[in-house]
Amino acid sequence: MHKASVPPIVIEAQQLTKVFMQKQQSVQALRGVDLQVRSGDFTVISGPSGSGKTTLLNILGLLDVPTSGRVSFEGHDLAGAKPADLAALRRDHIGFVFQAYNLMPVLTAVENTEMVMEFQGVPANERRRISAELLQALGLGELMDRFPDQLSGGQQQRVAVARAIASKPRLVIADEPTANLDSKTADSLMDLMSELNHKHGITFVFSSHDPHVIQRARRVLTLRDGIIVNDSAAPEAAHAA
Ligand SMILES: Nc1ncnc2c1ncn2[C@@H]1O[C@H](COP(=O)(O)OP(=O)(O)OP(=O)(O)O)[C@@H](O)[C@H]1O
Repeated sequence: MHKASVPPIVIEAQQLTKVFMQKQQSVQALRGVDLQVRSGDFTVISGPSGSGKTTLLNILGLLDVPTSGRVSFEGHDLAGAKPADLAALRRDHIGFVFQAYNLMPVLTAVENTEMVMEFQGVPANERRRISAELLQALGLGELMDRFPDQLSGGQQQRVAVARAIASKPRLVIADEPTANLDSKTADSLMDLMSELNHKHGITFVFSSHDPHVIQRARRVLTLRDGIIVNDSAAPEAAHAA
């Protein structure tokens, strides 16, 4: 039988734990998470509020470090990596879409979209061309010169997606990307992300408890109390939890 080759691993987590100290009390947000994200994955992390989704995404996005366990990016173990090295990896290879969009209020939609490319040193005319094309494709061609507070929530969300993908990252991390969006806008955002995944092979990992989103994912990981209790990609998933 023909066996398709397995895509390379983008990010791998082994036995991740994360403990937060909160007023002298420790909160164990992750309790031993193992995970491999492969190139081209379209994976959702689901689970109830407080189960550790954001904590896990922050670690996979190299924004935070685990209390114990290992993270490697494209085969490079990041144990002991300097903050500047992690920042460079994030800038060059990872796009982020946060719940609060995190757009810069003093920059227009097109300027927000250009931001990461500016840090990367992409020439001004080139980054303007890429950003304008992307915003056009996202239906925001007419709104490029508006500031975030002149855009609806769904439009801001699309600018955040444009910014996340403009620099052609290998991996996009999206924390509850459809939260606060009406179901029609949420659906079109999911269409866009799956198109980017199919056409451009961008790897997506996002968190959500929205059933609409979960059913669109190719792989669903369920977190509960800081542990993966179900992985739809694992043959033994049906027996887990
Ligand atoms: N900076 C922090 N300091 C203290 N505790 C934290 C911190 N961040 C998260 N926690 C705790 O860790 C646990 C996991 O939180 P996390 O935000 O990862 O969950 P979540 O699944 O993303 O939740 P939600 O769906 O509500 O966003 C929770 O008990 C939370 O209170």
